[in-house]
Amino acid sequence: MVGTTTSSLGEVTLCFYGAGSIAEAILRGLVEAKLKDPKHITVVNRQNAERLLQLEQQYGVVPATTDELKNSALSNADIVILGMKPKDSANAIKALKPLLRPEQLIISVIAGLSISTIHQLLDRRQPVVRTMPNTSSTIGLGATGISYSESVTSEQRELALVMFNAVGLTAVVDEPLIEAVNGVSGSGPAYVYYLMEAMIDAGVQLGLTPEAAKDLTVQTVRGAAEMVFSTGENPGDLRRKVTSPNGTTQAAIETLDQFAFQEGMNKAIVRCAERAREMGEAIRAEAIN
Ligand SMILES: NC(=O)C1=CN([C@@H]2O[C@H](COP(=O)(O)OP(=O)(O)OC[C@H]3O[C@@H](n4cnc5c(N)ncnc54)[C@H](OP(=O)(O)O)[C@@H]3O)[C@@H](O)[C@H]2O)C=CC1
Ligand SMILES: O=C(O)[C@@H]1CCC=N1
Repeated sequence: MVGTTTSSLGEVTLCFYGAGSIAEAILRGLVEAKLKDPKHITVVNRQNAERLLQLEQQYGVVPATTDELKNSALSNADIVILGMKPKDSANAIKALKPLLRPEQLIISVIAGLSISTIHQLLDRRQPVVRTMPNTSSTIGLGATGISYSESVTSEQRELALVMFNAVGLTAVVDEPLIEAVNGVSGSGPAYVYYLMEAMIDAGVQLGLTPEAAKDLTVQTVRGAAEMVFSTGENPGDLRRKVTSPNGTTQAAIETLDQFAFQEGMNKAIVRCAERAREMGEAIRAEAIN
């Protein structure tokens, strides 16, 4: 592992072990921001070689399409990013065990998977950074929660921070709070898309063309997020400024209240975090057996 400066990310080798949507979001962010030479990024899958070749063509990263290339990429990378689905993670980490050197850094993006389960599966206290990113990393607007195992060195902490700061915002949290991050921002883009789907459908129902309904919705969500971001005002205060007494917005919000909108969002986020813990328990059970 090389030095401690923020430029050191450029010098380390990364291996994405599991090269699906979230891996693509992160690697694309790093490559397009010119923070990593794609030749220092290897992508590994279980079986889908075509996908690896597509990533090579699109971003210039190195596909590990044979078992030999895959094993060598995993053994030689400074950082191995675990990017498979939770249900595939126990087998994948067990397969990684004989290939790893003790100082290699593992970064996991896997929902629910705890640091202690990774240690159990590897049978040693490998340095692990447990994260919960989101897909907006693709355009540099990700939001990532980060927590560290005790054995992570200060240089490795710095590298993980530089890597995820390169694709958006980071929040370092204690590991038990990673499920809360999953509830708010990991799955969060899906709630916003769901809201947008409903807004577009209603606009069309009221007679707008689908294109106009979509354009108006997208700009409204962008503008609202940017207002909170750039003015620093609370969403509640900004909402009140839109809501004239006895006006149209008040009528809309009262209708949302009749459908328990805020309670529904609250329950959804709490359930999301709970689901992450359930999935983590299922992986732990596989690790024990
Ligand atoms: N999507 C999201 O918004 C977010 C996802 N996450 C987490 O990221 C992880 C990946 O999600 P996502 O990117 O959506 O998943 P995808 O299904 O898009 O990708 C999973 C990838 O893992 C590969 N894979 C599966 N098993 C193995 C194995 N044994 N060895 C090597 N590669 C393997 C698959 O390869 P193959 O096709 O060859 O089987 C596939 O390329 C999940 O654990 C999820 O919890 C976290 C935050 C946000
Ligand atoms: O739905 C999931 O399980 C993953 C984790 C966060 C976003 N997608």
